[in-house]
Amino acid sequence: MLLFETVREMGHEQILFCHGKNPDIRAIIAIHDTSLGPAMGATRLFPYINEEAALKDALRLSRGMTYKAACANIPAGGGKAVIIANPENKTDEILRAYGRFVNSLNGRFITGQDVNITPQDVRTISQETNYVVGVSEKSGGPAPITALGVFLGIKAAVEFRWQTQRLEGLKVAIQGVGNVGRNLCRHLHEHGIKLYVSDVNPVKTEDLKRLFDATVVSPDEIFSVDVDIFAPCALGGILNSHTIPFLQAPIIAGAANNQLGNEQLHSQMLAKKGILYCPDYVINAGGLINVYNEMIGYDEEKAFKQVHNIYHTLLEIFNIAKQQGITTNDAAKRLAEDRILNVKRSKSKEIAA
Ligand SMILES: NC(=O)C1=CN([C@@H]2O[C@H](COP(=O)(O)OP(=O)(O)OC[C@H]3O[C@@H](n4cnc5c(N)ncnc54)[C@H](O)[C@@H]3O)[C@@H](O)[C@H]2O)C=CC1
Ligand SMILES: O=C(O)C(=O)Cc1c[nH]c2ccccc12
Repeated sequence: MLLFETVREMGHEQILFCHGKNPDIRAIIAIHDTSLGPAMGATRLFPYINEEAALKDALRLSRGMTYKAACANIPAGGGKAVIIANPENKTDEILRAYGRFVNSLNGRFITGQDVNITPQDVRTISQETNYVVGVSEKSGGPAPITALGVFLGIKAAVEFRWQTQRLEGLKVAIQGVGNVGRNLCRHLHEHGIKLYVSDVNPVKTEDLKRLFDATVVSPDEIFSVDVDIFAPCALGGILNSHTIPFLQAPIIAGAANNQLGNEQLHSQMLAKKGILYCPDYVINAGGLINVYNEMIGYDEEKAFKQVHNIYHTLLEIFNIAKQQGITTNDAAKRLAEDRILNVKRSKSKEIAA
């Protein structure tokens, strides 16, 4: 990978390669853009197949956070960190060493819990730094509010696609029923939606069969179920040249980050198939909204209102895409970049004045 060329193209400000000898730790902190505020993004721990895969994940996820904050009108920038490790080898020493790296940035990067990091792990990291959020009992953690945002996004997509507010009788396939997926199932079931669920961990799907009368399908089958909406709530990269030909759902609306394998290529493939894609960083902003509010002093009403804006923002994006003949992904990107540019302009005017 041509490092500076990639970073220039993607627009990152700073990438930190954190290495510790004792304990052995390898982590990458990617700071994409801090025009709107300090870079915010949770930390992921993952046994990446190689360092390039880890770097790519950090670069894409952090840029996604910049767009996420801008589209959600949250005054934060975009960042993300990955710790390259097997979850089985996770120790408090590794987490604390990582916490010291975060602390060395003095608040330029604020982080929390992502894949393979537990609330307890965040508390361990917080022994070394105050720049972590998302563990307050008060706000109930980010997953339930993320799920609410996805549910509201589904409502917006259904309304735009079929000009109806009626959800009853629709069929939704949910890939991955972890923290977010499970909460999303509850909202959908309460609105009379038929659920098809899949998870690599069978214990998680069994529960949903019993609670919500969900039909369990295998991880391979979830792409091709004949449903109205496909909700990816597991890992990224699942919308690609292998899976898109199998998709039956006219709407894609889920919580997973980086759903598109290749942003340009696969967003266009979806548009050509007539599929309405809800850009991941718009529909899954509930988590960021929640932790941001927790950071500034939790006000439930305010957080709730901001999450409801996901519905309006998505409708705006669908309309921009339709009017300008571009993909919903490009429309979201334009909205985010315009907002960042506006803030930058007004800041430079303030300095001039
Ligand atoms: N938790 C939050 O507030 C937010 C989460 N996200 C994203 O949403 C996604 C889900 O997040 P969480 O629910 O918190 O994670 P989680 O780890 O609790 O749930 C993910 C689930 O997906 C399952 N899974 C993994 N690979 C699968 C496959 N190939 N097929 C079917 N199931 C599979 C796992 O077994 C697990 O149950 C992640 O991509 C995360 O980055 C994005 C924004 C906020
Ligand atoms: O939406 C994402 O991908 C996030 O990283 C959101 C998020 C969850 N917990 C956090 C803690 C600090 C900064 C962002 C998050």
